[in-house]
Order: sequence, then C-alpha cells, then structure tokens
Amino acid sequence: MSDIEVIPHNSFDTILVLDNGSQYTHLITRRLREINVYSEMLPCTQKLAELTWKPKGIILSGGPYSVYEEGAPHIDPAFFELGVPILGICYGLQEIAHRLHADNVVAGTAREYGHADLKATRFGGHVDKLFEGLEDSMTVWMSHGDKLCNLPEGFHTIGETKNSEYAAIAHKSEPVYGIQFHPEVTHTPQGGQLLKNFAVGICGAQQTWSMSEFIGREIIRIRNLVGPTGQVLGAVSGGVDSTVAAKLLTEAIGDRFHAVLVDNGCMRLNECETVKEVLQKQLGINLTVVDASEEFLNGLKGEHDPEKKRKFIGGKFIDVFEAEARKIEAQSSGKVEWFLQGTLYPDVIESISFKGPSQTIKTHHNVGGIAERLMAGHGLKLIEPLRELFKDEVRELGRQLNISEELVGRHPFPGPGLAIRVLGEVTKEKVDMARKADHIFIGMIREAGLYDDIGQAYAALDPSRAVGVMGDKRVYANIILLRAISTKDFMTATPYPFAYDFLTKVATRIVNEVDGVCRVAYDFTSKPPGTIEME
Ligand SMILES: Nc1ncnc2c1ncn2[C@@H]1O[C@H](COP(=O)(O)OP(=O)(O)OP(=O)(O)O)[C@@H](O)[C@H]1O
Ligand SMILES: O=c1[nH]c(=O)c2[nH+]cn([C@@H]3O[C@H](COP(=O)(O)O)[C@@H](O)[C@H]3O)c2[nH]1
Ligand SMILES: NC(=O)CC[C@H](N)C(=O)O
Ligand SMILES: [Mg+2]
Repeated sequence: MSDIEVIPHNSFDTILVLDNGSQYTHLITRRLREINVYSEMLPCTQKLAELTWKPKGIILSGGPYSVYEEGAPHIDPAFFELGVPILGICYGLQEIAHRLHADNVVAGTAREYGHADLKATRFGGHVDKLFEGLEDSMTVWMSHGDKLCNLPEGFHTIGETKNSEYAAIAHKSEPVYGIQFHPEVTHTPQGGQLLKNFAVGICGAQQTWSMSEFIGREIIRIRNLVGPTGQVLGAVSGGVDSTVAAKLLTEAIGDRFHAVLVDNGCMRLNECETVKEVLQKQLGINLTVVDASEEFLNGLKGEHDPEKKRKFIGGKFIDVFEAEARKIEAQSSGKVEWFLQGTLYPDVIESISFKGPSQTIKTHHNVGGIAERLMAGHGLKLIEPLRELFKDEVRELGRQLNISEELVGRHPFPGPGLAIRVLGEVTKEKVDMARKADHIFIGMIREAGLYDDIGQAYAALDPSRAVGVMGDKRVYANIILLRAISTKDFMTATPYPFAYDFLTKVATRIVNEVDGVCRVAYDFTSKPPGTIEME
C-alpha cells in the first residue's frame, strides 16, 4: 500500500461533516464511526476546490447562527454540485432551504428545545430511504428558534411535528435531505438508525472502518513516513494516550522508537517504577526513565502562582527532552528526526472548529509545547498516530494492542502531576503528603469497586493548617482535599456522590497514616465553576 492509500479518507468510504458551529457536530462523526463508517469533520468554511479527496456523502451540522442574518456562515455552493448525497441537520436544513429562496427560513414564534413527536409521511421511492425501517411516529430531539415557513421548491415534506411543519424534507429527484431535529444525540432514540440510513442506505458507504484495520494501516503509514533508518523520540507518561501511541510506534519500528519518561518529582506513589515495569517488560517499549526530580523541585522553590508553576514545569520538561534527544543521537546510529505526540481528534477538532479554539483557562497539555520547541530547535517533525481518534477509540486501540484493561481504563493524570495538587509553593514534604493520601484514597476506591465509575479522583494538599487533637495532644497540621468527579468529556463535571460512610473511612485512614495531616475535606464543586484540578 502506498502512503496515500493508508490515509483513512483515501482508503475508507468517508462521510464529510461540515461544521456550522454546533455543540454536537463531533457526535455526528462519532455515531458514524460507531457503525463502522469512517467520518471526518471540517469547518463550514471549507472550499470544495481545496479538498483533496471525495466524500461519499456530506452532512451539514447545526449551528448557533440564523441563516438569514448578516455574517452567518454559508456552505460553498460547489458542494451541492458534487453529486453526492447531502443531509442537512437543523442549521444545515435551514441552509438548504435558504439557498433556494431567502424567504424560506424565518425566526419561529416559539423556540423548541427538547422532545418532539415526529410523524413521517411516505411517498414511495428514494425519498422514503431516510426513514426506512423506522416507525411512522418517532420521538426526536429539537434545539432551534428558526424554522422553515415554506417547503423549498422541488422537495417533499417527509416529516412534521406540532411546531415544525417541515421537520423533515427530501428532494423529489436528488438525494438531498434535511431534518430540523438532531439525530446525533441519544435523546433521539432512532437517530443512529437514521444516520445509518443516510450513510449506508443512501450514500452507499461501506461499513469497513474498524480498529484492527486502522492498526494495520497506521503501522504501514508510520514505516513509510519514518523510512528504514529514521529515529523517533516520544514523551511517554504512562497515561493512556502516550502509552497507546508508544506501543503503536514500537510495533511499527521497534527500538528506533525512543520513549522517555521524566520523573518530575511530582509523580504518584511508585509511578515511575510501575510505568517502567509495564511499558518496558510487558509491552516491550524502548523506554528511558530520566530522574529529574531534584531539578524540578529545586526550581519550584518559592513559586506560589499556579500558572508560573505550570510554565516552569513545561519549560523544564523541554530542557530534559532536548538533552535526551542529544544523548540518543550520540548513542544511536542515526539522527532523531521525528517526535511522537499523542494528539487526539477532539484537540484537532478544537483547533479547526468553526467556533475557534476555546479560551485558555489553564496552560494545558503536551507539557507546555515540548513539540513546538523540539520542532523549532531541532527541526523535528511530528508524528501523531492518534489524531483521527476519539478517547474511547484510543482505549479500544489499546485493547487490540494487548495493553491491559487496567492501564487502558486509567484516570487521566496531568503532566505537572502533584505540583498542581499541592496548593501554592511545592516542597518535597508536601508532595509526599499528597502522594500518600492519594495512594490511600485511590486504593480504597479500587477496593470498593468504584474506580471505573469515576472519571477522575485524587487527593490534594492544602497547606493552610488547621488545629486538631491527636492522642490528647494539640496538633497544628495540613488539610487534605479529596476530589472525585463524574464526567463525559472532562469539559464539565459533577462531584462523585460517595456514600458518607465511605468518605468517613477514607478520612480516618488518611489522618492516621499520613504524618502532618489532621483534617480531610471533600470537594463538592462542579465544573464549572470549579475546574477538575485544584490549580
Ligand atoms: N512525566 C512525563 N514524562 C514524559 N512525558 C510526559 C510526562 N507527563 C506528560 N507527558 C507528555 O505530555 C503529554 C500530555 O499528557 P496527558 O496527561 O494529556 O496525556 P497522557 O498522559 O498520555 O494520557 P492521560 O490523559 O491518560 O493522562 C503525554 O502524552 C506525554 O507525551
Ligand atoms: O496533561 C495535562 N497537563 C496539564 O497541565 C493539565 N491540567 C489539567 N489537566 C487535565 O485536564 C482535565 C481538565 O482539567 P481542568 O478541569 O483542571 O482544566 C483533567 O483531566 C486534568 O487532569 C492536565 N493535563
Ligand atoms: N441547533 C441549530 O442548528 C439551530 C439553528 C438556528 N440557530 C436556530 O435557532 O434555528
Ligand atoms: Mg497524563
């Protein structure tokens, strides 16, 4: 297979989703991949002439604008001439109607958010294909203020609700469909089947997208990219994303992949030993552990500000990596030309989305731009084998690569580690306290069988001391904060509803076993307004 052939949209039938800025656009892509149809998302500003591949069909997503307002985004008309089936969802439907006549879409008198009952009408022939196999009346989920006030010329009405006369339309002779409701959300129970009807039944996309197919192709792509002698460097944390990416690189090029785990002095209890054991021994990854804990802890002395702490840690990570790149070059036969990064599709979507990147609340991810500096300083090129995948797809990929369920299901752990879980200035003693408390808390969560039910859990240290009495003696000691959250995507979260009894037992053990701690508190804050980490 050539390099071109292994790129997913060149080798799988692909449904293109054009994003008009909806909150749910990525879900359309997810739903299609779940039924083994490959799908990619691009912003609604995409020009057909600049697209290097031909989609099997096109879905126009919802969006926050009104099609008739000035500055509202409009799809490149060339997509309508391409001759492939088109499905417009909400704003997408309104866009289809509006381009045929500007009077077709108006502000509705009643906004419609939530459930609606849709009645389908059948006409015979291709217009029935969207609702094929579905009941004539179905529950759908709506979220709109505008509506179609006329049936666009050349279309049939194939579905209506009480509030939307033209809730679903189909062109009489061409494969162009529009629906006012959202099939991609779970609140539309038959939405998955409807998307399948479009992608498979109408577009004729083959359901061949699967993780094992992906692995085989990705390995070939990496080998082609790196060539027979190229060396690749990768920052590996023991977290899910970097471990899966590292295993894939190992399968592709063996020891020419050099994984580096940095001990920043703020790792969890036994973290580096465990990661070394699992990655090196069990997964056969060529791993070097660099103990830079003193450098990190010394540099953090006297620093109280969360963002300055993050910036320092990010910068230090890069220094360690640059030094490591030089060492590898001195030892190995070739120049290090590539850098592995575990970027996921949500990061890609965020950077290309029509909504634009979201505001920076914290300096996150990929530890302060390691890749950027290595690319600029050393001329390294990026390899991002996971950039087409969602987190649960990465987990599935991990399973197929024989990575243990325990590792694949791990809670995320931030690059700066315990340094952002010790409030204010970081010292070794404080990190030790947070680390011990965290070990007890996570251990008890596991024993209680709650680990997989929780999105992320940890113990943090608040060094503003409180008074306590222990063994009849007055103590003046630190406070441990416990945090555990439920979340789907880590963008929003709610505190995990532990039983009172469980928290009491955790508190007792922590106060008894962690020197320097006399109180334990549980954080009940949701995100927003809180964040998941303390700093
Ligand atoms: N201690 C570390 N040593 C080397 N690289 C690290 C370390 N911590 C973080 N990184 C790098 O920063 C990246 C971003 O970290 P992030 O926590 O988002 O991902 P992850 O650790 O791979 O997965 P997870 O989200 O499950 O923790 C990692 O993929 C890894 O490349
Ligand atoms: O690699 C990382 N480097 C960081 O600096 C960082 N800060 C937060 N996180 C993780 O991101 C998710 C959301 O965290 P917040 O609600 O605190 O922003 C949670 O999963 C956090 O653990 C980080 N990951
Ligand atoms: N969810 C949507 O796509 C909404 C489209 C448009 N903004 C409306 O209110 O009707
Ligand atoms: Mg991590």
